[in-house]
Amino acid sequence: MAATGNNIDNSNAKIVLGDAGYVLEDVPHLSDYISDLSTYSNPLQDNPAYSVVKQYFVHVDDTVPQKVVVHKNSPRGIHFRRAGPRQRIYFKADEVHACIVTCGGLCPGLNTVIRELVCGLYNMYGVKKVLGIEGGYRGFYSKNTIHLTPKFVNDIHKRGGTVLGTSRGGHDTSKIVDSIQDRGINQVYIIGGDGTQRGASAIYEEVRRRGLKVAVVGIPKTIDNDIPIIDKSFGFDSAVEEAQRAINAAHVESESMENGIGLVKLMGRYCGFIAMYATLASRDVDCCLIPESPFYLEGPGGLYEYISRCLKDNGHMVIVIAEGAGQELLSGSIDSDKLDASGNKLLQDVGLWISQKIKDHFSKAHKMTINLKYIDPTYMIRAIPSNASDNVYCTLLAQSAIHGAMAGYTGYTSGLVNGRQTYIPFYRITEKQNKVVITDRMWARLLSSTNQPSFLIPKDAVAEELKEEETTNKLDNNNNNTNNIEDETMSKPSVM
Ligand SMILES: Nc1ncnc2c1ncn2[C@@H]1O[C@H](COP(=O)(O)OP(=O)(O)O)[C@@H](O)[C@H]1O
Ligand SMILES: O=P(O)(O)OC[C@H]1O[C@](O)(COP(=O)(O)O)[C@@H](O)[C@@H]1O
Ligand SMILES: [Mg+2]
Repeated sequence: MAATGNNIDNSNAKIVLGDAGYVLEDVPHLSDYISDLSTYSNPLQDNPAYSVVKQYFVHVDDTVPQKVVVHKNSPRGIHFRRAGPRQRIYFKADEVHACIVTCGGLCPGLNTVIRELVCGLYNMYGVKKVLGIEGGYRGFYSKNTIHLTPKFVNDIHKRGGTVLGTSRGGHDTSKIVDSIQDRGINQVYIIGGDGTQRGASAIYEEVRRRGLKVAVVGIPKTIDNDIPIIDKSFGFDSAVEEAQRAINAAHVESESMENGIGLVKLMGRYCGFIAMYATLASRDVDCCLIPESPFYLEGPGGLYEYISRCLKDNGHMVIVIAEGAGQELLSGSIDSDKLDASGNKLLQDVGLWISQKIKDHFSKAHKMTINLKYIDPTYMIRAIPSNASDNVYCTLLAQSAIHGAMAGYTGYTSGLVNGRQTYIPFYRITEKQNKVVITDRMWARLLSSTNQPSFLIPKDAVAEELKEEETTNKLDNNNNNTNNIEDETMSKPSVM
């Protein structure tokens, strides 16, 4: 990383240092690689809706801290640029040709984001050319496009899924950028998860290499909540809420029968946020199993022993399992190296597997009939429309994304950090995945709410502590040495 005075700049990072350990991880701007760009006054200043708002425009120096819990002598730490409308913009309305694409798995709220991008571009900035790319990244070069208007998108937020369609795989950077260039597109809004944001980053790099005046903007989507830095992703609340219906059903079923067990599988390929929050919300769950907390079945402190105890004490129990939990236990028995078109691991059905294991164990070892009902609501949850709070969140995300692009920023993901809308450079979003930290307070709250075993044998607990210590040391180094920027979110849960 090359440093020039107070500024450090390369194609990956644009870092500005300030007083008392202040670090701004800034996002790229079109003017970084194109000279003599014209600017225009923001039409919002003449918009009657905003004309009465004092200080409507975001100050050029406004930034948002990544870490809000600080000590008296802590350095000020990492900050991100605050999102919002700027006084000067870099595109005239009739010059903008925007496009929107959705990629990866479904998530509640995709249609709301599409709707608000279209309406925001039309109503706030007077943009009339907005193109929908069908079927994910491959749609740029192999599918039809849709002309999106406020009329077309008017009702779509009431529907689940994405009106544009989506896909995995098919990311061909040069074909995509050729298509952007051929169609004269100059604002690209890309809605998707970690894989999608990696793809968006590659598109931004290629656009920049070709010197194009094209703003490339990511909007983070993930039902799993596995995107780092941001407080939480849209659709997550809706998913947790919808999961309650499955958990309630599991509870009713289990209560109604002798030795009843209700088992619910929830999404979460590499992380257990939905399972953890759905469990905390429900109070009916006796055991929550997530990928971050390995568990075992046999012996003291194991799952079978805990099930026996619950059945003896209460006559029934409810288990919630994230789809990525216990995969290491299954992998011994089944071939598990398959990947999907995007290179994500294809998981075995841990719900079916564990149901069978529990039934077999209790019939063999205890000569006991277990009434186990397995509910897999995963795709039903993913396909719902977003709830009210997610709808508001999607609206703010979409509007923030637009303001940034109009102001000439590019190569960023729009995201909520400590309750404020920000612009985060792509590399920070893609460098790692967000996970439940099992040595954190949130997981402890869950354990104390379910009373389940921690499944940590003392050896594991020490290892976890060492891992945590290592992270803390990294954070300390990070605070002292801004050239070594690591992720601070490791030690904080992303959803509070
Ligand atoms: N490293 C990468 N570089 C470029 N494109 C990628 C990369 N990883 C994933 N993609 C593309 O992003 C899209 C969505 O990725 P996927 O992992 O399926 O979903 P999500 O974005 O929800 O994580 C796919 O079209 C995939 O080809
Ligand atoms: O069957 P599909 O469509 O590949 O999706 C399954 C995966 O999609 C998810 O819902 C979300 O994953 P992405 O964020 O990568 O889209 C995972 O929880 C799940 O494992
Ligand atoms: Mg993903």
